[in-house]
Amino acid sequence: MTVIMNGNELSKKIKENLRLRATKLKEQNIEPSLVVVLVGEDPASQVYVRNKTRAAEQIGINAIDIRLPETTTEAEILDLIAKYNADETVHGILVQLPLPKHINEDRITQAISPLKDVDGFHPVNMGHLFMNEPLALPCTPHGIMEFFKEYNIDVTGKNAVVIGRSNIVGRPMAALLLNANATVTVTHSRTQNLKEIAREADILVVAIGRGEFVDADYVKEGAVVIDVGMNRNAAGKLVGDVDFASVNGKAGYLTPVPRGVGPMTIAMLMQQTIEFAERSLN
Ligand SMILES: Nc1nc2c(c(=O)[nH]1)N[C@@H](CN(C=O)c1ccc(C(=O)N[C@@H](CCC(=O)O)C(=O)O)cc1)CN2
Repeated sequence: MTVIMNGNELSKKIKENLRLRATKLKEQNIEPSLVVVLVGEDPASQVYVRNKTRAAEQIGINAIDIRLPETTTEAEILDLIAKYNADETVHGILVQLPLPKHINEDRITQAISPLKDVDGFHPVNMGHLFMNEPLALPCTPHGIMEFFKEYNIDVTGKNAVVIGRSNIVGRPMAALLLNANATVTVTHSRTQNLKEIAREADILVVAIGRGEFVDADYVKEGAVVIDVGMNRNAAGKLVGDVDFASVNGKAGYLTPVPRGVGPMTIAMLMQQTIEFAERSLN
C-alpha cells in the first residue's frame, strides 16, 4: 500500500501555527511584511503569486503585491529591491521566477538582502545551507524535509536519489538530504543509466520538468517518492514528473500533484517570513 502524502493538510496545519505567531508579533507592534514581485504575465506564475498573497492574508502577513509589465528593465527591478532592502518595515522580499529573458535572474537574486531573502536563493544563504548552518532555505526542498518529519521518515543512512540539479530544487535538496545524513546521488538530463540509479533509491526526489516521466520501472518497492513536477499534459491537466497511477501501489510513500509539494513550498515561504519578522525583535 502506498501512503499518499497530503501537502494541503500539512501546509494548513503549519499555517495555523504561523497565524498564532503573527498575532504575537502584532502584539509587539511588528506587522510581518512580505514583498512579492511578479514581472510579466506568465499564467502559472500568476497562480503561484495569488496563492502566496492569499496564504499571507490568511496568516496575517502584510503582502505587498507588486505586478510589473513584461517590458520592465533589470535596473527598475534592482531599484525596487534596493528600496525594500532599506525599508525596516519589510521582512521578506521575493521575485517570482522565471523572469522574462532580458532580465538576469542571478543579478536579481543576488540583489535581495540575504536577511530578507525568504526564498533562500541568495548565494550567502546557499552557503549557509552547504555549511549546515541554514538561515533561510529554498522553500520547495524545505517543504519536502517537513514531509519527512511529519511522516516519521528517517533519512539517516538512506540511499537518496535526486533527479534534477536546479538551483531552486535539485542542488539545495541534495544539500539538505546530506545534512540529514542520507547518502545522496544527484542525477540530471545527461546521467547515464538513470533508471538503474533511481531503482536503488530509498528516497527518490523527482524534479526533472518532464510530465509523468518517472514510472514504476524507476521505483524500488516501498521507496519514498517525492514529485516536484508541475506540468500540463496534452489534455491540459496538471500532472507531476511522476506517473502517479503507475507508481501508486509500488512506492511506500508518494506525493500527489496537485496538493503535494506545491502547498508546502508556500507554507515554508510563510514560515521564513515569520522567522525573519521574529528576528527583527532582537
Ligand atoms: N521566487 C520563486 N519562484 C519560484 C519558486 C519559488 O520557490 N520562489 N518555485 C516555483 C513555483 N512555486 C513557487 O513560487 C510554486 C509552484 C506550485 C505551487 C502550488 O501550490 N501548486 C499547486 C497547484 C497550482 C495550480 O493549480 O496550478 C499544487 O501543487 O497543489 C506553489 C508554488 C518556481 N518559481
